[in-house]
Amino acid sequence: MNKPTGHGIFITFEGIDGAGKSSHIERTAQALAAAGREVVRTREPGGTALAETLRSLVLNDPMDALTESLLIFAARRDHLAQVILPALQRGAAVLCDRFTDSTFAYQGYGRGFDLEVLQHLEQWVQQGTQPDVTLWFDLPAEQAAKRLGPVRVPDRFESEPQGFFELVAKGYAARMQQFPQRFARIDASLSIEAVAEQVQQALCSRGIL
Ligand SMILES: Nc1ncnc2c1ncn2[C@@H]1O[C@H](COP(=O)(O)OP(=O)(O)O)[C@@H](O)[C@H]1O
Ligand SMILES: Cc1cn([C@H]2C[C@H](O)[C@@H](COP(=O)(O)OP(=O)(O)O)O2)c(=O)[nH]c1=O
Repeated sequence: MNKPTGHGIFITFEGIDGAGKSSHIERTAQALAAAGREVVRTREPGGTALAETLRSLVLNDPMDALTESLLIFAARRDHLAQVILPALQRGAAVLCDRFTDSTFAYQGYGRGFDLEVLQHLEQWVQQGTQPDVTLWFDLPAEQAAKRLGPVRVPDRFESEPQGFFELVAKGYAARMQQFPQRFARIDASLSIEAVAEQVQQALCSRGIL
């Protein structure tokens, strides 16, 4: 059950690297602002000074999957307390580039880390707070890799092989099965316009736009 989050609306954007999330956050922000909402755009790991410091460690420093998960949830705790929850209390629309579904997909399915431990951390850190809507940009790993092309200095995730992202995609599918109400699957293999249309449809059908 979702915890009440004021009058705000919490929308998360999920998918493997290169699926097209960033391209649609900006459009969604503009549409919500035009509808008269205060819009807070943010990202994970990150969104506060402390969480951005933790992000840089997670993306660049070698560590095991438990350390990685703890740092990500520590960043999330700060982000929720400092930015997300106050914005939702004010009635803002919070658009977050990645959230806890990424942790289940990347650390849980990608790295094979214990899903039960992640569930405990989720409960501990979020105390029931969940996104109202999660837009999952679903794109085959092969297509995402083609869109991204070679990255000059890949981080610890970008340097993973295609098989890793295939596992991550399975993780998203599993999360959608677990939370069918808040998830909207977007077919991200279509043109940017067709993807934007699906995003708008997903938000309209939930009364958000
Ligand atoms: N529907 C699409 N069709 C073709 N290319 C796309 C599409 N959506 C995004 N792209 C391109 O793919 C790359 C990755 O998109 P981006 O939005 O940065 O993905 P993400 O934020 O999920 O990593 C960018 O170069 C972007 O211009
Ligand atoms: C939020 C989150 C991100 N990540 C990873 C996925 C991404 O590869 C990376 C950073 O996300 P992202 O901001 O999408 O990367 P970029 O700015 O390069 O497009 O962090 C996790 O592994 N677990 C998490 O819980």
